[in-house]
Amino acid sequence: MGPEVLSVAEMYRADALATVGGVSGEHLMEAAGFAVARALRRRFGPCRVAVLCGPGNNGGDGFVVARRLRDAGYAVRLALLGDAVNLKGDAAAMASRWHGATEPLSSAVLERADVVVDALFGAGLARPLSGVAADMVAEIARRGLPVVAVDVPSGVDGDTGQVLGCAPQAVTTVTFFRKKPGHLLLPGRLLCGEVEVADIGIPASVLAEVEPPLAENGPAVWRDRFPWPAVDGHKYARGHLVVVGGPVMTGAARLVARAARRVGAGLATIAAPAEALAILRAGDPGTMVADLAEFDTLLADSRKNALVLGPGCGVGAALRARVLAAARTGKAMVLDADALSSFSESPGELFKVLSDNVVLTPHDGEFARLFGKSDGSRLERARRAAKRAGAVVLLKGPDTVVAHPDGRAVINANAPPWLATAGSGDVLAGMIGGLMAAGMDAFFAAAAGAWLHGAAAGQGPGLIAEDLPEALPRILTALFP
Ligand SMILES: NC(=O)C1=CN([C@@H]2O[C@H](COP(=O)(O)OP(=O)(O)OC[C@H]3O[C@@H](n4cnc5c(N)ncnc54)[C@H](OP(=O)(O)O)[C@@H]3O)[C@@H](O)[C@H]2O)[C@@H](O)CC1
Ligand SMILES: [K+]
Repeated sequence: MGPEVLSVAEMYRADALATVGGVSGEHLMEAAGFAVARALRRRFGPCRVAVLCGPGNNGGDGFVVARRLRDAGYAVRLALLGDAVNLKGDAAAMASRWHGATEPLSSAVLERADVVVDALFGAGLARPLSGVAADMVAEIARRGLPVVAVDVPSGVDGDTGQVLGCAPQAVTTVTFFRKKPGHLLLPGRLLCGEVEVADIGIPASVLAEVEPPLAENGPAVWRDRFPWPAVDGHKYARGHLVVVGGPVMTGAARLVARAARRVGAGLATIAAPAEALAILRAGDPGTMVADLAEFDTLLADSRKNALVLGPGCGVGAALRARVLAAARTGKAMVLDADALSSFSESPGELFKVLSDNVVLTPHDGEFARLFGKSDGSRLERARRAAKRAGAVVLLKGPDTVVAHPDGRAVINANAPPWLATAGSGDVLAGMIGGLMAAGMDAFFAAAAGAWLHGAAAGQGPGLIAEDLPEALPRILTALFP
C-alpha cells in the first residue's frame, strides 16, 4: 500500500471513481467485509462474535462479516441500529444475503460474546454517538470485550481523529484502500489498535485523479530526495550548517550540530557568545566554533548555506534581530524553541520575512505563542499555520504533522514515548538543518527529520537525547540505496 492518506471526501471520490471504472459497490463491500472477517479469524479462533451494524454502508460491511464468519464456523449474533427496511443500496443487498437473525441493537447481543465487530458508523459519522449506540460503547468497555472495528472505531472522526461523543477501544481496525487522517492523528490512532489497510479492488490509478496532498510519513515519501553524498563530492558539496548558540545552555547547540553532522551535513559551525566559546571548543573536535560577534560575516559566506536558530539561544531582541537578518539572506533555515518564542509579541514581523525554505518546529506551547489558540486537529492547525507563516511548519507531538504552505502535509506516526526527553527537540532541529544544508528541500527535510528522529528512538527505555544522533548510522545504512 502506498503512503497516501485520503480525507473522507477523497475516499468517497476514490470509491466513486472505482465504480465508474467498472468495480461495483457490491464488489467493494463484499471485499471489505471479507477483509474484516479474515482479520478477525487471524486473531481469534472459532468463538462467539457479536456484530453491531449501523444504518449505512458501514453496517452493510457488517452483514458481510457476519455471513463470512458464520460460514467459517463462528457463532454469530447480529444486531442492527434501526430498521432493516430502511437499509439502502449495497447495504440492503448484503442484509438480504444474511440468513441469520437480525436483533435490534441492545446489550443483549453482547451476552456470552467473546469478540465484538463494530460496524456501526464509519466514514459517514455525522454527529456524536448518543442513545443506544453510546450505551453499547459503554457496555463493551464495561465487559472488557475485544473489538474489531470496520473502517474506524465508531465515533472516531475519519478526518480529524477526534472522538464524537464516545468510541470503543479496538484491538484491530480494518480500513480500505488507504488510511484516513483519523487513523494517524490522536486520539483516533490509539483507539484503532492495530490498523490493517485492505485492498478491496479500488485501483491505485484513481489516486492520479484524487491527488491527495497528505501522506503518512516514512521513507517512501522522501527516499528519492535524500541527499546522499556523491562519489566525487567533497565536504563543501554536502553543505555547511551554522548553529546559533547561547551563552548558558551550551548543550543545545552541541546536540544540534552533532545531529546535523550525523545526518549528512558536510560541516557544522556553532556561532556562540564569547563566554561560551571555551566550553564549546572543548566539545566535538569535528564541529567548528565561531564568535557570534562575527554573525554578519558568517551570513555573508555563501558556502554557509543553512542555519538553525533557537535551541539554547535565550528569548529576546538580540535573537529576534539575528533571525530577521538570517531570513533576509534567503538561506535554508530551521527556527526552533527560543527563535519562535522571541516573536510571540510580533508574529507578523517574523512571517513577513519567511519562505518555504524555512522550517518552524514548534511544540504545542510555542505554537500557541506564535499562532494563538486555534481549534481543530493537529493536521488542520499545522496547515493553517504553514499558510499563515508562508513557511513549512512541523507541529511536534506524538502525531507530529509537517505542513507546507501549499497544503501538502505528512503525519508522522513512528514516535515512541521515549522521545519526550531533554534535548530531543534540539536533535530534531539538527537533523532537519543538516538535511537542508546537504541540499534537501525544506518540506522533505522536515519529514525525513521527523521520521529519522522517531526511528532513532527505537532502542526504547533509557533513551537520552545524546543517543539519537548515534543511532543514525545504523538507520541510514538500512535506507542507503
Ligand atoms: N468508500 C469506500 O470505498 C467504501 C466504503 N465502505 C464502507 O462504507 C462506509 C461509509 O458508509 P456510509 O457513507 O453509508 O456511512 P456510515 O459510516 O455507514 O454512516 C452513515 C449512516 O449512519 C448514520 N449516522 C451517522 N452518524 C450517526 C450517529 N452519531 N448516530 C446515529 N446515526 C448516525 C447516518 O444517518 P444520517 O446522518 O443520514 O441521519 C447514516 O445512516 C465506510 O466507512 C466503509 O465501512 C465499504 O463498504 C466499501 C467501500
Ligand atoms: K465502525
